Amino acid sequence: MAETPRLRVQALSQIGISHVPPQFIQQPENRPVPPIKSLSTIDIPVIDLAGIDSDRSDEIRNEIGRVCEEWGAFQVINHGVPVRLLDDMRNVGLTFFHDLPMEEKLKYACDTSAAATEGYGTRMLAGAGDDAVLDWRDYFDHHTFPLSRRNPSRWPHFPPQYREVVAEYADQMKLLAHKLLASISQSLGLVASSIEHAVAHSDFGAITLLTQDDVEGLQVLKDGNWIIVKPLSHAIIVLLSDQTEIMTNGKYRSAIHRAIANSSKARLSVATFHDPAKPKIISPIADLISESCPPRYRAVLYSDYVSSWYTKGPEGKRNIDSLLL
Ligand SMILES: O=C(O)CCC(=O)C(=O)O
Ligand SMILES: [Fe+2]
Repeated sequence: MAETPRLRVQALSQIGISHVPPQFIQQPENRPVPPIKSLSTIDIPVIDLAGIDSDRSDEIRNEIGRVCEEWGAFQVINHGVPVRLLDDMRNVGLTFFHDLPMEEKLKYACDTSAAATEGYGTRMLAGAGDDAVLDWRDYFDHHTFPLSRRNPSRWPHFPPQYREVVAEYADQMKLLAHKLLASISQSLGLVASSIEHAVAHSDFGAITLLTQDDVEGLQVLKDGNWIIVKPLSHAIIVLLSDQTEIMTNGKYRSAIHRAIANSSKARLSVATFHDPAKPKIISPIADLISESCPPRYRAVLYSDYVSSWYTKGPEGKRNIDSLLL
């Protein structure tokens, strides 16, 4: 069943409503506490990847290890992804959302009766029932890897270069994820392919790579404070996700994060999720386990983890906490 246009956040904001519809209103405990700006003078770390394959590799790896332990989130610059491609991705995304009429966009609507389907949507938590609070945003979800799941004919045909840009962007994000996961493994004294092998042959997992435009909104929880991730031109934001926390036996933590809406300016972010294959069992990597360092998480079938996420929702850490031994 396709979603109704009424539910599109963009349509709601364009008709100039004066009140946010009730299904988008968060419970008081989940609302940002004002002032949402300058909660702290700390910024999330920025790591310069220039030289990662040569002269600065040890130094960069150590730095990545430190921030994975302390933050689970960082921005990278000189990451090797062409700046032109980052601009193109943002432009095709903005053009689709802003310039395509709603009835055209709805031709790509996702099937809301199933979880995680590809396409244009608003409602993410398919299994969560009608009382679930919805995020104040619309999205377009693409499946890009493994290549057997990539079907660009389901992606927008407007602007004309949209599909080509998304395909190139996905390829580049995969390369960068590979490079980062190798460094993250090595920073724990493991061989470079450890996390990748622990996840899957086809589609390795465990991190999210995110680019945002120049509108602030993304925040990361650090020591009880929400830290704003300042938009930094052409940087890529790296968020460790729950699979990395499990595989590293909690040495590296996944980043709790959220995005804040504002009443004056639309914000675009492009998130790339590197997830394990559904039949994969995720557990702490054996080389990190010893008598003095026992496993802290139960093994979990990744598809069960995903189902739990889609029914309970992503809030906080409650999904991963249920695996703690
Ligand atoms: O809007 C953002 O930048 C955050 C997006 C995000 O965290 C997600 O899609 O999982
Ligand atoms: Fe997220």
